[in-house]
This record gives sequence, C-alpha cells and structure tokens, in this order.
Amino acid sequence: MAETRRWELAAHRRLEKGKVVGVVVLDGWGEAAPDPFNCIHVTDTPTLDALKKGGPERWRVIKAHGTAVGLPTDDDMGNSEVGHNALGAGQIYAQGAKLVDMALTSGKIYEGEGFKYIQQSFENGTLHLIGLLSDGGVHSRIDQLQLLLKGASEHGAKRIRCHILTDGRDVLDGSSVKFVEMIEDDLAKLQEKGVDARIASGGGRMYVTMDRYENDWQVVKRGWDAQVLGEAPHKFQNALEAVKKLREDPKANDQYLPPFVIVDERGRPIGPIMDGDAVVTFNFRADRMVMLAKALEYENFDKFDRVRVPKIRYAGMLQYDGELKLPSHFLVAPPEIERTSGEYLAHNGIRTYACSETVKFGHVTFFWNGNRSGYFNPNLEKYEEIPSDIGIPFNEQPKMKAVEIAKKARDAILSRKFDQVRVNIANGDMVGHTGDIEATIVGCKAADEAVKIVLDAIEQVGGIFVVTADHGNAEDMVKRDKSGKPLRNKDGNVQLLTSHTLNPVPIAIGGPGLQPGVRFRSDLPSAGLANVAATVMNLHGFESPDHYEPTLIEVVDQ
Ligand SMILES: O=C(O)[C@@H](CO)OP(=O)(O)O
Ligand SMILES: [Mn+2]
Ligand SMILES: [Mn+2]
Repeated sequence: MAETRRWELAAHRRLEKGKVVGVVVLDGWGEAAPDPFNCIHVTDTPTLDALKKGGPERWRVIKAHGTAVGLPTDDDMGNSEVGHNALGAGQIYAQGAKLVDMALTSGKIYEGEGFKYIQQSFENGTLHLIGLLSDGGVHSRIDQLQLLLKGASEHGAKRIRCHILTDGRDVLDGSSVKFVEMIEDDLAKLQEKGVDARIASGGGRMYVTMDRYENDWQVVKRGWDAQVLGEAPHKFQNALEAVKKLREDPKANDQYLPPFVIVDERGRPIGPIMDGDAVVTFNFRADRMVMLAKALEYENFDKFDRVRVPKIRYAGMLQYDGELKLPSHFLVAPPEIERTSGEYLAHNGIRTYACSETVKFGHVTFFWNGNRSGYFNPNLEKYEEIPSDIGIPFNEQPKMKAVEIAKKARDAILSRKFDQVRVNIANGDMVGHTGDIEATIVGCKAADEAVKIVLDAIEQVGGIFVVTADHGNAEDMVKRDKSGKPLRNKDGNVQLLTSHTLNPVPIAIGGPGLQPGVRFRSDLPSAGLANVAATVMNLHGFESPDHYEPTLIEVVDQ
C-alpha cells in the first residue's frame, strides 16, 4: 500500500554510501548495427567506444520504447517524456497515449468532469481543438483527434474549429499533406451531418505554439495570433491548399511551416477563439503544451501581449503539470507518477545537482520527477539551466551547449557539494531531428566530448558514473523497408528519418568509486529504462524500494 510505505531506504548490503554519482543521459542516442546512416557509428566517439568495451559486465543495452516505457504497443518509438519518467521513477506507468486510448474507447472521456465542463459551451459557442496533427504518438495521435471530433459532435458540439500544427519531426517531412487530407475528410463527414466543422488555422510545430521550457515565447505568440486573434501572415481558403502552397517553398519543412489562418470569401478568419467558446489542447504530452496552457489559463500573464483574452472554457487532453495543476480542467487524468527516485533520495539526504540546456532542462528535472516542477527539498537540490540558442534549427549550431553543460557538471562534481550530478546532453536528439547527417555527426562528437569531461571529473573525486540515453534517434537517420534497406523518394534521394526510433539504448557504469565486484546482472535480458532508478539508488548505497523495477547490477565476490 502506497500510504504505508516509508521514505527511508535501507542501506545496501554490499555497497557503500557517500560516492558521488554522475548520471549522464544522452538524448536520442540508441544502439544499432554499424551503417552509413548510423551517425553514432560514423562519428568518432572514443569515450563511448571505450565504455562499450566494458560489456557485458559494465556496458549493456536496455529497452527504451513501447510497453517497456508504458506506451500502448511495441510499435511505439520511445520519447523523452516517457523515457525520463521511467528513468526517474523506476516504475512503468501506463502513459498519456494509452490512458487517452482507454478513455476514448470506453467512452469514459465524455463522462468526466473535464468534458462536462467544456460541453457547457457547445450550445452557444464553438469548440476549438488545438494540437499536433500526425500519427507520431509522441505528443498526440491523429486517430485520437478523429475519435474526439466524432464523440464531441455526438455529445452536442455544433461548431468545431481545428487549429493544426504540422509535424515532420515524429513522422516524415511532407506527410502533413496526408494528415490534413485525413482530417478534412472527417470534417466533411461531420458537415454532412450538419456540424459546422473546419480547420481554422495552422503552422509548423517548431515555429508555431509548441515551444517548451520557455525557450522562446514568440513561438507561442505566433500560434496565439493565428488561433485566438485570427491573424497570420498567410491566409488561405482551406487548409489543404495552405499546406500545399507553403510547401512549394524549396526550403519548406513541416516542422517550421509559417502560421496561416483560413478565411472566408470576404477575407475574414473563420475560427478565431471568442468569448463563450470551448478550447481543448489535444496533445497528451506535457512539455510542449504547458506554455500555451499558461497563455490560455492565467489571468496575470506577461510573456507576450495577448491583445484579446477571450473568456473560454479550456481543458487539456491531460493535466500537463501536477504541481502547478495546469490546466485546471482536463479530459483524462494523467498517470500518477509517484514516489520517484528523486523524491526518495531527497528524503534520504542525497544532495542533487541537475543541469541541461533550456530545450532539455525539464527533461532532467520535470520529467525525471514524474512531471512535477520545482524541488522536493530546496536545501538539497540545485537545478541549473543553460540557455539554448534560440530562433535557429539545431543543425546550424550542432554542438549546442554540450560542453557548457558538461563543465557545469564537472564543477558541481568537483565542488563535492552534491551526491548526484545529473545532466542531459541534447545533441543526438535535437540535431538528429533535423535530418541533417553532417550536422548530426558534429553534434554526436560534441556529446562524446561532453561525456569525457564528466567522466574525468568523476575520476578525480573517486566517484561512479552511469551513462545512458532516453531513446534512439541519431543512430538511424533513414527510413527503411522491412529488410532494413534505405527507402528512396521518387527523385532517388533517401528518405531521411527525423524521428526517434525503436532501438534500445546503451547503459554503462564505472568510475573509481565502483566496487570491484559490481557488474550487470545477466538475468534481466529485457530490462528497460525503468530499471535504472534502482541501479542508481544502489550506487548511492541504498537498497531500492520493493515496488521498483529491479536493479541492473549485482555484487559478486572477487
Ligand atoms: O522534440 C520533441 O518534442 C520530441 C519529438 O517530438 O523529442 P523528445 O521526446 O526527445 O523531446
Ligand atoms: Mn529525448
Ligand atoms: Mn527528440
């Protein structure tokens, strides 16, 4: 029973307390066979290569996708949210994607408080649905939107406006056209039934709305202007035309399409958000919806000039931040990720330092701690954020802040003020998402150098390191057929893969503080990210709680 559980952790029978543990999460760094499109293989990575030689006792792979991290199926690629949740919580929870599936198929979503709340606007107002339009399954899924459109209309919505964000990051670039066609078909069917349902605005996810961790509020503002005010630089009569026309620019990319609004014959926007309307943000994943949720919900808000703040009933698909209770209304209750390793370790006196650059800062803090912002114990924890470059795709600065983060970690380790020093190094993922192979190689090299800086510091203080990753990305940059052969476009060029992958990720342990008999167990071949938390607790000298996934390590007599 959760209530009767104590916070105090038993001392480990064999492992000492008091070692500094450096935890490095390489974002988007999977393990795959050598191949020209495996950027991690192509890159010269002496630090990671040396760690790999420690296998199987001190290097192995662990699962980072699908059911191992609480996703609906094993066809679901891993992602940062579920990955860091599993790494930090040590337990596997049914994640947002799955909870929404269950609520939609059972129909329970329509009986909940959140839906009843927005339903009050259906009689006289419009229902606006804002979110990422693809089948990527990382932030949202188009089939869930389709079910919600149908269900909402059956439950009284008479006027519906969709505000779409094109993807190209979790799915192939260019697939936006197909997804818009799919939704337009559904909306046409609703129109036949007398529901006034249209796409009202749109834009690319990385340029419109879906910023995260307050990296660049202008991204959210562009979306606000289009969705709420009905203003955008591009105006079209329908969304399919919009996406097709905007993609004619040779540099166009689904991730970065400029904002557009749909207008009627007289040039008036067909779906600005007005007083009395209902709004649902249909992404289940938190990080890239929190900023919009704040703009929609907070009375006092100074991040940009909202110009007009409509009186709306707003619900998130999920509640995105458990600590901030944001948004206050939601259609599906989020996973209750409890008793994370961060909270346990804080109760047991472990002093923690966590750092990343802005675009991944919440990953090693908010996601790591079960989607909670803030500290468990401000006297024991320090979280430091290094500002990311803003306004550029990361292939333009592929080294990102890897070395800066590593130097912060080094200083934290050498200060001896912390027992755990945890970082996320973003390059494999953020540069991998651009589909730019040359840049990804530069990024992976910088990540390898960053790891070396951390390991050198751990060496100096006699500490222990754990180097792992949250999911794959840079190790496979091409879409493949079933036999593994790269797929080509009509023009003969390979289809670049900008998304995450289904590959496992490496985990390595070591450092002078690691007792000689410590090694990876051989009886957990299908272990995954959720097994890491117990492992780290052991390395701090504690037994892990019974309800955690088992530790990856054992101690054998020498
Ligand atoms: O950029 C993001 O939002 C996702 C991909 O959609 O990547 P990650 O899970 O690594 O944060
Ligand atoms: Mn990630
Ligand atoms: Mn990613």
